[in-house]
Amino acid sequence: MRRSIATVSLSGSLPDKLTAIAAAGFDGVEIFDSDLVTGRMSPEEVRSRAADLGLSIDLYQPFRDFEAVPPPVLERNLRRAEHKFAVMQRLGATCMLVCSSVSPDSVDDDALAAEQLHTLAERAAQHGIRIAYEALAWGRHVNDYLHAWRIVRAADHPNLGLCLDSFHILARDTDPYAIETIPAEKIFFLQLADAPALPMDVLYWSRHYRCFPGQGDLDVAGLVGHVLRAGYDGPLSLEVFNDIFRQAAAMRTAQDAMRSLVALEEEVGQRLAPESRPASLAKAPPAVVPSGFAFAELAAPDTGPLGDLLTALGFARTGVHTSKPVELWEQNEARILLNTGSPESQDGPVLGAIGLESPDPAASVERAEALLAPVLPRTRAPEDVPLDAVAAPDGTELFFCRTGRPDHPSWTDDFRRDPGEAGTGEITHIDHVALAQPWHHFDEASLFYRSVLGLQPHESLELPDPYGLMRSRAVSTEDGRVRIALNVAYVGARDGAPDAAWQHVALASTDIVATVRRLQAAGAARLAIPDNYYDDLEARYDLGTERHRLLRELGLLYDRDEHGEFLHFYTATTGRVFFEVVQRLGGYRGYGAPNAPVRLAAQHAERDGRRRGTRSRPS
Ligand SMILES: O=C(O)c1ccc(O)c(O)c1
Ligand SMILES: [Mg+2]
Repeated sequence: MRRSIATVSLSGSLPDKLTAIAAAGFDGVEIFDSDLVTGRMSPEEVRSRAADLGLSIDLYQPFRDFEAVPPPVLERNLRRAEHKFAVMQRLGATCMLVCSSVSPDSVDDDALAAEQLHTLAERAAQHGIRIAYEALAWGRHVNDYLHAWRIVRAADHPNLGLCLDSFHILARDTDPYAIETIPAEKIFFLQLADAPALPMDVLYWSRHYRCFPGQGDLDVAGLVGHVLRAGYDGPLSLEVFNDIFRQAAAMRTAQDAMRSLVALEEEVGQRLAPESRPASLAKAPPAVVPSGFAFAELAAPDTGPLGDLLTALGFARTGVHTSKPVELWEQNEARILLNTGSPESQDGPVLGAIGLESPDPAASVERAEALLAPVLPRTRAPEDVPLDAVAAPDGTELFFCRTGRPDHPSWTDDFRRDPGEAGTGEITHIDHVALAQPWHHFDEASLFYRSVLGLQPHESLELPDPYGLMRSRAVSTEDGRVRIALNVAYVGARDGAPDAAWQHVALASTDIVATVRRLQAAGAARLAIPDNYYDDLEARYDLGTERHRLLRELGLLYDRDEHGEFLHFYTATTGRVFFEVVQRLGGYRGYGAPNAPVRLAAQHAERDGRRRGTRSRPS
């Protein structure tokens, strides 16, 4: 299908927007009136720039507050329309969006609206222009697509049809099924946007929180299915008003938008019966769902402090890479790489890469490429095992691995083995990793993990931090073998200090009490949890005197859900990185989110203590 996007969805000047839209591979654009009016390019220049970039101008929009008005107002509105028709002719645009009126001048009279829209369509026809009438969800008298359709049908002009916009339809919970009753030739245009479920005024919601399909909670794919079943074969056009996208780099947002459309078309194709599925819907090779973590790679200036911490946790160094300054540390199936060759780690350790176990690494890469994930150049010596990686939106490298399987070379073969054995303590594997997301790429990240890796996004949470709010959303496989927590810190730069962009690796322990005691014996610092937390825990849960005493004594945090219980603790932070140790009892599915505010407060206290030159008391 043809793919379009409205210029209002991106940041920057009109020429920059067009460049970004073409670079992302779109076929066409909707020119937003204010992008033209506020810019220096003449309509003719915009027309030729778009043509040079291979973009068609599919829509000019919006034209506001036209219909159902008293005669003098109608005259003014028609005059306004004639001016815009002239601009459209210079642009080479042949479809104009008219959104339902919000003006107090308009009256609740469908017959009058139909008559005046007929007049407008007749004038438009003289310029070879068609009018697509859109019901805004907050229109004064017309706010529902079926109402708009009744008016368009009554107006009965070949140059008048509908613009359907997924946001306006789904935001009002209107039943999209009836779209299938509208004749295809009357659906002039289809605009697509998603939005997170937020209980707020619909105009404010639309103007600030729209996002690309797959990034919110609306069933955009279901709606597109109805429109295609109606026989629509025009462009699928993204129209997103979003405060964050307005500030982010246009090139990147356009790519994110294209990924969203490819994933959307795939989902629509899967949900449509073969007879109503257009052949031109994008088909990508299927997502290859990862089956576990192969490793987490920490870049550090030196291995000393992290090596000591890993030893205290029960890991042992088992090998050194044959061609790079990278050490392999293992405990059962938990593997940590320490990379001392990375320039990113000037300020201390960072989590730079994650290895994911893939049933078919080559297929994982094909999927990633089809969804516009940046595939990273291989930087390996000729004798190294081939290992493919893509860059996640926050820059983390994701490697597709097959560890120790006979059917595929294993990345572990690139390590010269140490004489010692892997650690055999209570830590069995990586439970999850938590990655700090740049605030303006949060929606992009959840769509990336969902579409590229087939992970399922969970609820988006807002967690209080002493200096702001942390937004957090987990993505995971169905079986929980891969869990990634995406955190965005809206923590202000206090006193010029950088954001609290902490990242962590959570290790699963089968006996967290033994792991704590192991750390205590080694004298390794843990994050100190305040006594008040334990008083509150006793108020919230009755776990028995002995258990409460043990949690307090060992500095363990506790949570539970309907499936089971969760025990966890955190190490002190080095650089941007810390470890969490977790024990899931029963089928607990969460991440201990209710305890995150306690952790964040404790980490700020620890960091402030370090800055003042005093060390916070290790527990
Ligand atoms: O928010 C608006 O005014 C507006 C304008 C044009 C559209 O197509 C739309 O969906 C919303
Ligand atoms: Mg719209």
